[in-house]
Amino acid sequence: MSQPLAQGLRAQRAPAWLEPLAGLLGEGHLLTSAADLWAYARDRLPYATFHVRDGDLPGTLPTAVACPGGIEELQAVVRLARAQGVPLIPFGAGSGVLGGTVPLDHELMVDLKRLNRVIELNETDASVTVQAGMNGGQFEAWLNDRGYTCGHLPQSLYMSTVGGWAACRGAGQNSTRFGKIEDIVLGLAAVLPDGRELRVRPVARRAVGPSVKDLLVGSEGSFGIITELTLRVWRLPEARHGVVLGFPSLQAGLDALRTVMQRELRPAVVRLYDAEESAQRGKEAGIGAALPILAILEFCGLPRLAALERDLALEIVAGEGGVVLADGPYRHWMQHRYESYSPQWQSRDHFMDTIEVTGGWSQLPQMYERIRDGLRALSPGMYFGTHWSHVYPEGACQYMTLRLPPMARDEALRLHRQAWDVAQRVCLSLGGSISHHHGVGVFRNPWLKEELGVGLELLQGLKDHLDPANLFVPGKLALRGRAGAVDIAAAGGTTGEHAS
Ligand SMILES: Cc1cc2nc3c(=O)[nH]c(=O)nc-3n(C[C@H](O)[C@H](O)[C@H](O)COP(=O)(O)OP(=O)(O)OC[C@H]3O[C@@H](n4cnc5c(N)ncnc54)[C@H](O)[C@@H]3O)c2cc1C
Repeated sequence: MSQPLAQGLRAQRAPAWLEPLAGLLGEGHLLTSAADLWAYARDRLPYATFHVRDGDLPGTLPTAVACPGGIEELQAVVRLARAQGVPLIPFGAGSGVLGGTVPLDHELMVDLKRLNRVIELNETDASVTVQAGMNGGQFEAWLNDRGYTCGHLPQSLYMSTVGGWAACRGAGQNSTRFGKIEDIVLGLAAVLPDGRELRVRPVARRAVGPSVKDLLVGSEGSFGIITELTLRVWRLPEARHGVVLGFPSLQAGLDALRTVMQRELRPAVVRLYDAEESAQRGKEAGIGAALPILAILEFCGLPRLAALERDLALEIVAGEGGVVLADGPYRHWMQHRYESYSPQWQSRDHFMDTIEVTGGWSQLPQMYERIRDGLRALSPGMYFGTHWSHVYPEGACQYMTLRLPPMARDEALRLHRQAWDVAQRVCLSLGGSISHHHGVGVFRNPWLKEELGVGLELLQGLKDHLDPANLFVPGKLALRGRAGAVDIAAAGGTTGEHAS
């Protein structure tokens, strides 16, 4: 502890546990400087960005940041926190966009980035075991060097950790072929709130009751800290065939994608853009009045098989009036696929956010139109663009971008929250799911009760059992918060119900 404690630190907590914590972590691995505490007071939740760029905190400062160097050290941190009643938040890389790592009550941040080793590549079982704090980009590069990919390639690949992928139940850009992270995780290890280690051995499949693994995957740190993951791996594809398509209508594009999936073809990349986004990306390729809708498909794998799948898909596309266009938009997308676009808008005082939901094919057209019309009614100046990626035989992820022009922050925050409410409620009313892969964090709390029904009580019961003192990531995942903690939902004036 080389720096004085920052403002916002709760003085009564400091003497009780900071010194022993510093002792067990060793020199340089407990951060308490004001700069460090500010850096860990937010993630990529846009609501947090809107506050931080004005010099405000979205929640509170953390009390300190612990950086354990191994599993036993992490267990010791958890036991000390439990003994002292210290709330904590596991921290991967802070790329979450729902406020999962935003401290609401001066929590201790537990940064996992020192747990950053690949433990074993098992080429016979086609699996790799990796520590949870490893950077996603470094992990994928390590695999690529050996001829493999883990198939999970989120846009945030280089700014996220492997553990964060599993904790948030994320989806990579090739998920249509390789699955979401819950399809890729074979086994895991985690430290529970009482300090014990939970291990789920990696096996192909099992039938021993409900999946314990899936209690951790998607629990966003509330039930335990994931320390190790065993993931599926695939050989790097020998061939890639990217195609760019123009469709005469959005419905024709949706129907083509549905048929491609229901005929059991396996594109790795599927992206269908609405007219707004198509116009921005596809003009040079031929998007216009006759073909207002752009789509990108990629098939990969063994050269003959990938080419055959592409050709079969193109027959389906032609049946819906789709036309193959010049491949500029595919090459552009490949080149920029890991870049983040939000800073360019947010640094210019715009209020930008993205909302991803899941709908069945029968629900998606209405889901799109009702959300679009609802947002236009709310604010005619709001930008609204949508694409459909992460596609299944049953339905797809609908990924929406909203952008408000510069305006007074209070007014923008009110419109921003109302826009979320419209999108989530339309989705619920049509029977979809309010999140496909970004997770819940704190910002989605208001809509979880309607999403999960009695299921939310089951999660709360499990939480109460595992973590009776409510120390792991309190107040997130719509689970009970701590008395006196910042309530971001209430601060935003949402009309939704809060579970706490
Ligand atoms: C520009 C941009 C693009 C994005 N693109 C995608 C995308 O394509 N696909 C996608 O799925 N997401 C995407 N995201 C969201 C985000 O990157 C993912 O949710 C990512 O998986 C979070 O990983 P992280 O390591 O940064 O987690 P953090 O933000 O550090 O943590 C997120 C949550 O998980 C918990 N947590 C983190 N690590 C652990 C652990 N080891 N054990 C238990 N709990 C843990 C935290 O407490 C927190 O609640 C994007 C975000 C940005 C900013």
